[in-house]
Amino acid sequence: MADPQYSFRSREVSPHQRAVLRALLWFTCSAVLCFAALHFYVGDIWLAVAELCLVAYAALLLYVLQEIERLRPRSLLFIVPFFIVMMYALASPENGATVFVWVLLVPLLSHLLLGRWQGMVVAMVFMGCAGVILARKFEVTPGMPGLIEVVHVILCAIAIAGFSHVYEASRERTEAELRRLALVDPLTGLANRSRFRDVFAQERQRFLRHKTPVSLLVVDVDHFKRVNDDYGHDAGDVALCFVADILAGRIRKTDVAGRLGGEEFGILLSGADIDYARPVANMLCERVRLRACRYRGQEIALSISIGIAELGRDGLDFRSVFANADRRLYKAKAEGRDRVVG
Ligand SMILES: Nc1nc2c(ncn2[C@@H]2O[C@H](COP(=O)(O)OP(=O)(O)OP(=O)(O)O)[C@@H](O)[C@H]2O)c(=O)[nH]1
Repeated sequence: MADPQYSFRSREVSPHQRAVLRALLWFTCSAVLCFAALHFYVGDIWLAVAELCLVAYAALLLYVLQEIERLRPRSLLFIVPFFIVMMYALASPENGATVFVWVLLVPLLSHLLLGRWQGMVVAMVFMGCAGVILARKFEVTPGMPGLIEVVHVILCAIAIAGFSHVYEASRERTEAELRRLALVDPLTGLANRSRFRDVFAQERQRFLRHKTPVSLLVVDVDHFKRVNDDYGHDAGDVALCFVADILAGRIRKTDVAGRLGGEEFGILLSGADIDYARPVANMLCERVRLRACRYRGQEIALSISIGIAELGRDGLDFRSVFANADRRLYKAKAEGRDRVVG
């Protein structure tokens, strides 16, 4: 299997985090507002003011939430003041021991919004603070009767932190695997068509902004049906991986090779105009022709045909650049195969 010769963009695709942050912001705007009114009423003015500031901040974030692209840093910037106000409420002499149940939210929210590592660090810091506040406020000493209640709260918070951590670790692994499967062709390990078009769109942006040339090579294995017919479908799959390995192995790290479907591949050569792309394509043809593809002790003779088009010269969108490369590919086939037209 060919290694995917490109790195996946660390695009933040975390709809669940956005949903949790939205719920937390709504909760802050409603429940914390009620607490602010209550604390005004009982004369705990500073706590009420802190809560009102938090409510205003939450309302502002709610307003812009849809536009926020990188959610995790913003979540951190909200969750830290949220927990600070919580710690302040815990320390307030007006509040009794029951207020400590809110500490149980700390590990859960931290993990859901910040992921397992950042979440664990933030949870540990604030749970530690809560423990110190609890011990000081109620002057807990070893052997005193209330100690067992304190231990309950602490152990429950630690258990929630542990479960959240395990859950988040497994969720992150699953998400990474799903994301990989959505971008990679399972047979060859190359970028799939959808990922290939994404990269084309990025290259197109670079071209429009900086005029960086890009060439598209459309590659098709010659008489591939015969490979399947003569050696069987498994041998056909091995041949496709063989070609994919050559394509991926002979291009630069900044270029991308993808499987566009069936026995058709695409290569995007970044920073390459058609004159630069032509010798690269010829070298790929030569490699496939000269290297032996082996299947169960047999040698399968393979060749490829390539059509080349250049972004800008042959159109400004995927459809037209691809159509031009494809037209040249069929010209290469018509002229006898195992050649490059572009
Ligand atoms: N083994 C295997 N075969 C595939 C796969 N995808 C498509 N094919 C086969 O690829 C063959 C393509 O055949 P054609 O489109 O006629 O093209 P060709 O035989 O390569 O002929 P030219 O392109 O004209 O040189 C078909 O027989 C498909 O069944 C795959 O994933 N694995």
